[in-house]
Amino acid sequence: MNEIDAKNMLVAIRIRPLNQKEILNNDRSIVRVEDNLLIMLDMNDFEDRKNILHRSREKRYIFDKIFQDVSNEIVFMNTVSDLIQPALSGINACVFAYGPTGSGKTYTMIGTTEDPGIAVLTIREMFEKVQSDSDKIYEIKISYVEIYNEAIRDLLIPNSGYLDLRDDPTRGVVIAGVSEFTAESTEQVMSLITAGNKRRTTEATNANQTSSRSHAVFQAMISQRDRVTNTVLDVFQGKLSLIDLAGSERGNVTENRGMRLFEGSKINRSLLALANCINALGDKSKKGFFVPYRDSKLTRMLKDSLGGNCKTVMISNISPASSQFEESANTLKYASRAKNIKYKVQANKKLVALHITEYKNIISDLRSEIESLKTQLHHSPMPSQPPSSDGEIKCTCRRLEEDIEMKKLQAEIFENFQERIQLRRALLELEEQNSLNALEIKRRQAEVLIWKKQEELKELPKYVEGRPLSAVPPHVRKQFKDIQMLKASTDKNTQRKELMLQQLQENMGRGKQIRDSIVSRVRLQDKRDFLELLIKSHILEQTNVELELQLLIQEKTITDLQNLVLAQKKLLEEQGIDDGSSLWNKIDTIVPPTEEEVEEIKEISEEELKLDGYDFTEPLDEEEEMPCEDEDFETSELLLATSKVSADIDQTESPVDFMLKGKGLIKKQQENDIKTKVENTQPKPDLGPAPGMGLMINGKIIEDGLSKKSVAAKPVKPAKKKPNGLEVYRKKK
Ligand SMILES: Nc1ncnc2c1ncn2[C@@H]1O[C@H](COP(=O)(O)OP(=O)(O)OP(=O)(O)O)[C@@H](O)[C@H]1O
Repeated sequence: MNEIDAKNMLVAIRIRPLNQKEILNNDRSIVRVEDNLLIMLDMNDFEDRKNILHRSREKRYIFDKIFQDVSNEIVFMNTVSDLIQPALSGINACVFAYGPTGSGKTYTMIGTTEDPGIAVLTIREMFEKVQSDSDKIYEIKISYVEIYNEAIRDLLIPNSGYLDLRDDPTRGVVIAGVSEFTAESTEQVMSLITAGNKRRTTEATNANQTSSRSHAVFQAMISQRDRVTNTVLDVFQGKLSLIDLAGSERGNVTENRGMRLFEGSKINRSLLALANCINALGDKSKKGFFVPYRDSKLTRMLKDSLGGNCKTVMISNISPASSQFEESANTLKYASRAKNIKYKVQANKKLVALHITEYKNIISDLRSEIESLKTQLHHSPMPSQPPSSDGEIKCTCRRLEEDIEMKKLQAEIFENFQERIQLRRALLELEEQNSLNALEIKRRQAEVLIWKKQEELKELPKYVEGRPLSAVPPHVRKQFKDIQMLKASTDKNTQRKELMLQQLQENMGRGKQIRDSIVSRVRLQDKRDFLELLIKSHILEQTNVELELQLLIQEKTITDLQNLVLAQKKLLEEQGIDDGSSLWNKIDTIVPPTEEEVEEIKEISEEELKLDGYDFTEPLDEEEEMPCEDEDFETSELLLATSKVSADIDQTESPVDFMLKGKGLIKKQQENDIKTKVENTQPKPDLGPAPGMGLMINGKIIEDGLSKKSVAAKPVKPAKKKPNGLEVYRKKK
């Protein structure tokens, strides 16, 4: 099974009953539900009886599901129940409860003994399905963490330390070092959740007696395979995440002070980051806009679930009370945005025999290098004690001071390093987004060009230069509009990049200051060695991260290209141009051009496309927008390589030639990818750093960053390119 499906995120609203406090306050319910329609009366209209008939200020929203006065079981049956089978078949699924404090998120997710919540019902159904499937072998691992004040803590381990997020090339974002329990029964999982909940940080606030101060993330990692032996095994790995978000805070509602207010600001930072991601993903006009997942731990963890390969359900909780009008209105606004988020799921099928690649060997080499450095750090001898008793007291005091100072230093170095990694990753993602935008623009330009050519062949072409945009058919006008949007997003992303580069400079400056202060802050030689080792381990880790990222990008490119080949073959067949097979064979005759020919081929420019003959400011009618079919391409980025082809498309060539060129490019690109992969998997001379020298990767020395400037690992050598960055091919004469 390798299902690909593009759907909107399912957004449900749950309205809790008025609570005791609201009833005592004479709060009124301002929410009405009619099937999928939610009407929220304006509080002012409600209080002013004369205006009650004047309904213009009412807010009306349509959602996939709206629940009021129903049990958790009904909510579960209508939302999450459908995610369980896919998760067991290797598809990622995520449910998150969103809403202001006291609105019923924990009640929905965990529930009570009488009304068990979604987590409980999910686990129960998951095990029922596993037990009734005798053809498959399942392994389910459970983890449960909370994000509290931007720090991740394991809820399944008492007094756990802080955990960090890591970008794993095969599993996506993972929590490094989190405990994973192999679960065999519903009861076992339930007792883990109950124990975890007791460790969760909750406090009484003015708005909720047991307010959850953290985001709780429960994850079930499921692997499934056929109950067959002695064959190459196909393993499907799915991840089901259930997330109970902390409530959004408003000082005047919760009347929080001190620590509560500080927590509130951190919670809001995560929720603000979440809102920004939802905004960027759900706003059609933000096509190609960089999604700031890295702005908080929460959004980094949700990256998969919001924008990627995951079936996601958002349950937004609200109170019906008039006093909660503003909170409810904000929640509904974001929930409406989230309705536009599309996800595209694909089973995470891994062929075990091919699972371990040479790239992963390099990464694991680096990891073990870091581990051995950490062990060295751990066993690094402390300074010897001077013998005299008087001097002993002085020395002990000095050591205590130095210990404190050293801990401070370590924390500063760690924070500085973490910030740098996040900035670097964000910068790379931003650049990738802009490259994709450029390719998407070119793809659309090529489509406009094909349409123009078809028009020119007609007796009475609709396309005449200088005619109003309304003379152009809606699907072509949409391409124009998209080009505009993508360009605007690219500009905004570039501005953001400038800002990030500035932040990176500042971060690096701070890092240098911290390193320079080591000598004056820590005098004992062995402690200096200790810190130097710590810094080296960070640099190795950074290099590791860079390699992981390169791998991610390469894997993605290969998948996109494979998808494109299939799409183009299908297109050829659908258009009846060919049954696919004979054209397929001709592709082999396409060879790269000579150097002189490369010079002759010019990149297609907007002027050539004559896009400026049209009035772009003229708005498209709503009904003329044709988002449905095209949205599929939006998320799949399937036509990545077609876009490359569009850059060197010849005005005189037919769409068939155009497709042929695409096929040649793909073939070449795949060869290059394989070649590059092989080149990079050759054994490297030395991966271990000489003391004070640094690390060697791909023949490059990555310096230790203490005495000399750090050098990032060089990206894998790209295929030969034209000056404009695009590859060109010609037909063999
Ligand atoms: N659907 C419901 N039916 C009955 N009681 C409910 C319902 N939803 C919430 N409540 C009650 O409302 C109170 C607040 O709910 P809950 O703790 O789930 O809110 P929350 O959104 O998780 O708040 P916070 O963000 O502060 O943790 C609880 O006493 C809970 O029992």
